[in-house]
Amino acid sequence: MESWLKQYGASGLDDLELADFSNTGRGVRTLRRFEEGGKILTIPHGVLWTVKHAYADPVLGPALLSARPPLSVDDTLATYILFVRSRGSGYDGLGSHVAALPASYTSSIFFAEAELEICAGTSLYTTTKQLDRQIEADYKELVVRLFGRHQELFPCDKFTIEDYKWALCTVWSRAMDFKLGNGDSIRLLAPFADMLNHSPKVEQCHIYDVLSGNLSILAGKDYEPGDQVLINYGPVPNNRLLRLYGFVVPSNPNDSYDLVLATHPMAPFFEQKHKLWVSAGLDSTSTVSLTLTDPLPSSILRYLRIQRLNESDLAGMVSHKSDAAFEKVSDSNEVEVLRFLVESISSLLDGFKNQLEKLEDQLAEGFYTPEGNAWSAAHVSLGEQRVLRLTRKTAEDLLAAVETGSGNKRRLLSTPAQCAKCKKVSVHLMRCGRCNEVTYCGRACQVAHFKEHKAICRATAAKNGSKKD
Ligand SMILES: C[S@@+](CC[C@H](N)C(=O)[O-])C[C@H]1O[C@@H](n2cnc3c(N)ncnc32)[C@H](O)[C@@H]1O
Repeated sequence: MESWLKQYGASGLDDLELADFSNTGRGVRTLRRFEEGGKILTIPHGVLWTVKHAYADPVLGPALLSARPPLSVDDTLATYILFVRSRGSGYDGLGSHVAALPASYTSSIFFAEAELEICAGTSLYTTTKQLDRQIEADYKELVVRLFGRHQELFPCDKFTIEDYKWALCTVWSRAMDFKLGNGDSIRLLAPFADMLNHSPKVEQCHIYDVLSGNLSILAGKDYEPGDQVLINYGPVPNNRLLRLYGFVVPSNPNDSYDLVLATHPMAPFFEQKHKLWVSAGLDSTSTVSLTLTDPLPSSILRYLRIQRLNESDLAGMVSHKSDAAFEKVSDSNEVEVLRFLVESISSLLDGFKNQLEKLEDQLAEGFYTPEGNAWSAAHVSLGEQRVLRLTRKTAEDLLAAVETGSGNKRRLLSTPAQCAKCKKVSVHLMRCGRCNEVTYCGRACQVAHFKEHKAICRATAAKNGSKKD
């Protein structure tokens, strides 16, 4: 592969070599020093895998052009890779790159059922199941639109659904995306540059020159001879890393949970609310990313405020021409929204097969083989639960503030009482004897909640003049 690349004008290859690294697997080692910002490698335009090059191929291009509707970018690149892999001759250069690709991947779509079950409850679990169905449907369509119509180019034994999944994962785990000046974007695979592993500790340092069409790698930090050269794949959460790349970063600061907000079209005042969602920059089904840095994005409150509007709220909004619920609509609407949010997040958390504390213990005890599929799934579940717990805590704090600010309307609003720990709704709850504010379904939950509740309990008791300590 390297001699083919050099022949096409690649530079920097003499100072680099492929090597195995204990933490990342195969990657690229530098044989010389580099200062941060220095150019390490350039892969010329002519050898890149792009949609344009696939269409320009004299054999593959006409077949792609005949497909109606045209293939997606990922399907085009995946087909291009499979096509080159299936050819005996005529594609020695690209073929040498294909020969260097991994034989298998650890994306979540390849997990055994028991491995995936470890992260049951996560958005990754749901997405992976959906992807399995989607891939099957897409493959069937590809057979009808392309493979089946040109069997001489796409022999069925080399274009099976397993081959298609392998090629898709090749694209997902190795493609780089760049924005072009005109607002378009380009997705490409760069031979050899696609051997670089990810580190969140280096700056983003892969660049695409729009004029030449070449792909270059700069040093994301200072390197000494023998160091692994790394690039940054971006601020990717573990659920996405595992789905696309097949690995996770423990305690990933970019972890997130994609919360889907939806309302049934038969719900009261749906049409009016739909207009309000749109004017608030949302839709009646909106997916919002919860993150560790922004666990409760304002768009969630905006959505739920509109969803919970009653007839008189709606009439008021129309007469005051206020239309987007950027601000609190009323204390009662806000309390309803926040209570609903706390309850919904609690039930999402209850839906996780393995609870956070259990996973933390298992990972600390070495229960899962490090870097294995089950270990990665456990990290995804841990990350999503951490985000959701933070979201719930933020909503609970906001709820407490609204209730306090509105003269403690909690009891006036007469929603059912809940256990402060497990969130069980019941009429048989015991109240905390010191602050008299929170309720529990039993002693076990009160003890379990004590660490979290201690500070606020003391402060509330002091404010209320309780003598107990
Ligand atoms: C662009 S390729 C990098 C080269 C790849 N290691 C190879 O041998 O072909 C991306 C893949 O490398 C692996 N990888 C990259 N960064 C990693 C990291 N920080 N930890 C573990 N695996 C990593 C993952 O398997 C990922 O799907």
